[in-house]
Amino acid sequence: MTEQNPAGAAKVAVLGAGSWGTTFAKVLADGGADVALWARRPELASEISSSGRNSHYLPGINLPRSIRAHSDLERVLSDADQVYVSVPSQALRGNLDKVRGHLRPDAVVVSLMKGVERDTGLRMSEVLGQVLGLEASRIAVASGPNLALEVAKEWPTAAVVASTSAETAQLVAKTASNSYFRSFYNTDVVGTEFGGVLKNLIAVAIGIVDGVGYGENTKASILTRGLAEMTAFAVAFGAKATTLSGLAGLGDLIATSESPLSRNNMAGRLLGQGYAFDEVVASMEQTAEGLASVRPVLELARERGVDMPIVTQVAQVLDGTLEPKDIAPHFTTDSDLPLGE
Ligand SMILES: NC(=O)c1ccc[n+]([C@@H]2O[C@H](COP(=O)([O-])OP(=O)(O)OC[C@H]3O[C@@H](n4cnc5c(N)ncnc54)[C@H](O)[C@@H]3O)[C@@H](O)[C@H]2O)c1
Ligand SMILES: O=P(O)(O)OC[C@H](O)CO
Repeated sequence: MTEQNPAGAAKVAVLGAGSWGTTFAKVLADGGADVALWARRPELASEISSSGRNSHYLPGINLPRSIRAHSDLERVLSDADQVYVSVPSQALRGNLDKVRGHLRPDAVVVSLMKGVERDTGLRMSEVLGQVLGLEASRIAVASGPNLALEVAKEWPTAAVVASTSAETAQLVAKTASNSYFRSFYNTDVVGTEFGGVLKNLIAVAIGIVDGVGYGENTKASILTRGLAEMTAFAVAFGAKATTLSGLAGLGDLIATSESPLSRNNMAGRLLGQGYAFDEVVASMEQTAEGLASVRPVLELARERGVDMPIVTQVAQVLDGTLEPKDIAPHFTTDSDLPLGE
């Protein structure tokens, strides 16, 4: 389904050649962009460029041969008008030190990441703005129900791009669309970005339920109450409630909670089966963002006075103070009085 690169194609850089960075490079190239992909390891850059494969992260997927992969960051950034960033959230700040100074003065920077920084509680777009000194109109975030391997197989998928500038959001959404991947746009950066962070935490809870062996009632209850929790949290930070019932909220919550491809769901399953947090972390070959975001999200919730019973219970399972079988869509320590929905 690869399309021709027309003259005047957008020149884009993708930073991070893991599952999502490589998949997004394919999405952009299949949409007609001229794509340079930065891989941390030279051998991975060489595999992508020479064979059109990223066999570790995307087994069986043929990548567009037009993608140029390099481990030299400066080379990848030199003529990029749009820069898409897809490294683990906790590694973003460290990687940006190398980006600063090589970014074109008018380049738009797009976060593809779904975590908050553990030490600061900052969203990824906030870290981008702070470290790179970018004004908000040059920053966008892309999110949605986007399991990498499904997108890489070209299964029809939608996403949403948010920027405080509608013009920037539309530019990025247009570049990140092709025959199998459609990007919508909005201007609610806070809601779009927190949707992607929070659904990971609820997906860990659903994984725990799966691991314990409970059924559909428990999962539907946690999904529904989880969405209420996500919405209350995001709205407290200025998001629109409707964003959380869109692609970046409910849409991604469904995909991540239901799929065995999800690393967050997988981490939850292992916890539910009785593995300890350290064992789960050691067994994960790819990034499960939810594990690092639990604590900063709860700290942010505390600051704004938002109750997050499900996320709190996930944190308790992670630190071993709650038995996985005791997880519920409410605190089991609540009073017996009925709760308002
Ligand atoms: N995989 C998906 O399905 C998917 C979909 C949508 C969004 N995301 C988000 O994209 C982001 C990246 O996820 P991913 O799935 O590509 O992760 P991944 O673990 O598959 O790959 C991460 C990549 O970042 C690189 N990297 C650069 N600096 C690093 C450092 N200091 N430490 C560790 N790795 C470093 C790694 O080499 C690797 O290529 C996450 O925030 C994730 O939530 C992932
Ligand atoms: O594999 P996960 O759990 O990081 O989820 C991947 C994407 O965020 C799904 O949209």
